Amino acid sequence: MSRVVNDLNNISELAHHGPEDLFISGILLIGSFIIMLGMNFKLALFTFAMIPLMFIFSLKLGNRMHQAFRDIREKIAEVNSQIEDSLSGIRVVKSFTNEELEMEKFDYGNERFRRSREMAMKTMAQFFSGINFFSNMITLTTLAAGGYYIYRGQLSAGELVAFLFYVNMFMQPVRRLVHFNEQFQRGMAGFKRFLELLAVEPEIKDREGARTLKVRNGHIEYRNVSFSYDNHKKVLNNINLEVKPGQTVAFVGPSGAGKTTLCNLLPRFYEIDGGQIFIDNINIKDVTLSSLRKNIGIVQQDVFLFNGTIRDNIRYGKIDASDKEIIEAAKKANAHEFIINLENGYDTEVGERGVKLSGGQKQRISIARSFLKNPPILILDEATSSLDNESEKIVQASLERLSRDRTTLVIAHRLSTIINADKIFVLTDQGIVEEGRHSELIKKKNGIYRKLFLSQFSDLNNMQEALG
Ligand SMILES: Nc1ncnc2c1ncn2[C@@H]1O[C@H](COP(=O)(O)OP(=O)(O)OP(=O)(O)O)[C@@H](O)[C@H]1O
Repeated sequence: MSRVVNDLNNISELAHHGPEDLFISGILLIGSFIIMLGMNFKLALFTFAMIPLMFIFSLKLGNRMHQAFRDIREKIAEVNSQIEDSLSGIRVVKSFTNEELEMEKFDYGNERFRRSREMAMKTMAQFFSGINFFSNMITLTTLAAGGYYIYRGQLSAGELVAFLFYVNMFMQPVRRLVHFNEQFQRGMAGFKRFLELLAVEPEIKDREGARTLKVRNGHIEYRNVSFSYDNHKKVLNNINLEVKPGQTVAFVGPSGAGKTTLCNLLPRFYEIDGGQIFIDNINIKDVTLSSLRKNIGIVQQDVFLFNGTIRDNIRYGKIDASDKEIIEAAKKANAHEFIINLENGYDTEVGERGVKLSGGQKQRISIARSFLKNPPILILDEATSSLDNESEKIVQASLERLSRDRTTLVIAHRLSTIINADKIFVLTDQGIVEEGRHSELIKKKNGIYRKLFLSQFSDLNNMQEALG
């Protein structure tokens, strides 16, 4: 980005001083051109013979320079994104002791950047030495032709010296224009890239005339919904389901069946290929994205906390929340106790610059955020699957409190957490193959849910604990 800003500065510099420079250069160019023609027409023709060649050369190399500068921008963007990737995954890198591999990846990107920079420098060097060659050739041609005319007695030595003075005067603006062209190409390469980035349209946007969604009941319906990530293999095919207001429904099934995908379609993180999704009988495509997403809260397994205090992180759920509301939300999320036991309480810094919180503590902060947001619809995406038993129980209790009086979709791996769900959907690559309450599904001989459940609670003690 800083490069783009640099390029924009270059362009604005050119835009500020360019017109005056160009004007003065133009006057000098035309003036010396007319004087030289008037002084000695034939000699002037010899002098100007090289100009078209120089012009063609400048255009050709200018284009090549433009490409080279563009290539530099692309390569440095690749290097930057690679560095960002390695740094954000630094834990994984260290745990697999793959620092060497990351260094190699960086070296590879850096080498590509170095080569494209080298190419640009080479082209620039060719450009400037070519321009120097042409301007020297112009002087040389003038000298040779002038010498010939002196020999023939058609020109005096004094006239040749004066003529050379005008050639020099003529070449000055030409050099200036060439320099301007180089600056312009460099600036334009970055500027065009900047425009390209600005022109990228978000894939999912509001339909014209989209209205604001106000969820009254929280009724959800998927009608013949189909979806694929890359238009090849369908992840979801003709899915039909209904969630009544205030119900908690769970999605279970083998890994990769599409549980997360199905839930991600509700806030329109992806656009469906076919069918419709309704909230309170309103097609989600007919409402604004922001109003849709304001009505949906998501608690995920990977909680992202921003650098800042715990208070700031909870407030993220409702930017204008008062301290009282924040504490209230933290209490509901079972987070208040551990927060006040931290040295700086709600003002404790978290993230890179602050304390490291446990997975369960982060979860509870994220749940407090959702309490503040207070959405009528909730998606809980494997929110407790990475926690230990003790933590899971505390988080589970706050999640249950959070989902009270809200329509809740749960993606669960631990089936013990969804035994009380109003409805369980079993999703496989064949679509929804079973649906019903736990007590119904567990009775189905050869049922997939029953198999999944029994495989998780193979020993009786486990099952008894799960069933409370
Ligand atoms: N962003 C993506 N781009 C392309 N394919 C994806 C993407 N996310 C998921 N998939 C694919 O879509 C399919 C369904 O994935 P999804 O994560 O919805 O399954 P899941 O049932 O939630 O799995 P799990 O229980 O392992 O989380 C998988 O085959 C997966 O590889």
